Amino acid sequence: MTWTRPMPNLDNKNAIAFEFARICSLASVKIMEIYESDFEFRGKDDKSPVTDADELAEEIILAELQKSLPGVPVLAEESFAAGLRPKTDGAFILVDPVDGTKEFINKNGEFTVNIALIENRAPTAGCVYAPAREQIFVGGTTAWAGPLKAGQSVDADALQAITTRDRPAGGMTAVMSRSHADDKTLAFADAQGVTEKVSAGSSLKFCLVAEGTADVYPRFGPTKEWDTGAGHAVLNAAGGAVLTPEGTPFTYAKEEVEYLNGAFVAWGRRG
Ligand SMILES: Nc1ncnc2c1ncn2[C@@H]1O[C@H](COP(=O)(O)O)[C@@H](OP(=O)(O)O)[C@H]1O
Ligand SMILES: [Mg+2]
Repeated sequence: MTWTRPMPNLDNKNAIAFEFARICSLASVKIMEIYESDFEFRGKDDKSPVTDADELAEEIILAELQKSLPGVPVLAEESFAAGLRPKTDGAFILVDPVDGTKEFINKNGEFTVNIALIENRAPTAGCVYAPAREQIFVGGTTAWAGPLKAGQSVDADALQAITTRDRPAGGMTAVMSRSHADDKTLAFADAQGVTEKVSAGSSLKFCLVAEGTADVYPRFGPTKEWDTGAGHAVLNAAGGAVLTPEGTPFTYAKEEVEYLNGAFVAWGRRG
């Protein structure tokens, strides 16, 4: 008889998040192999860069999700670029195999592997993994962070629970895109009384807020749902929230706009 891994139940958000973490670690072996090589990159139709790492890692992730969560539709960055349109009117999974491709190409380590579960237009479980930095963030009903080398198995006991921090009396620290800064985002930060601005690539920005290193991540420039779902899940689990600048919920499954996000503000704690 062959042993089969027990299927995580969609109701157990922590089990789902750790299953995503396992898959992120596995796919990152290939990503790191390419990262450490003399790789080439190409421009996609939308002019954003892509490497073999994006495409090969996505193949691995899709094959693993098909085994462990069969039947749950998956909306993944590279498959979407190739024309695949899964159903997203029920529960679905978002995959960004390499978020921060510019950071990957610049070899500064600030890129992540992202998998998130979306239910009722909101993320309920997710994993953000930065293999070059050997840091993993996992969020279901609780959020965890810790060190992890690509390919290692993820052991919850080796991770630490993380929470957002109270707003410092001296002023907030904002984290913003390294490669896509814009004037509206800077103006929002200034209007909120931010006293320190830190640049970082990829979905790591959500994680910096989730672990209490920063207080807010404002973003007025464009992103796609797969860029934000996993980081959003980790931040929710750590006690934070992602809202529109007007304070309304920031939602997913926006098929009508091809899953393009509007402006958002990721908060550690409000008020
Ligand atoms: N003009 C644009 N339209 C849509 N998404 C954009 C964009 N410019 C940047 N992004 C998104 O921003 C992500 C990078 O975020 P950051 O600037 O915080 O590192 C990119 O992810 P990828 O690197 O996966 O393509 C990309 O999806
Ligand atoms: Mg991305």
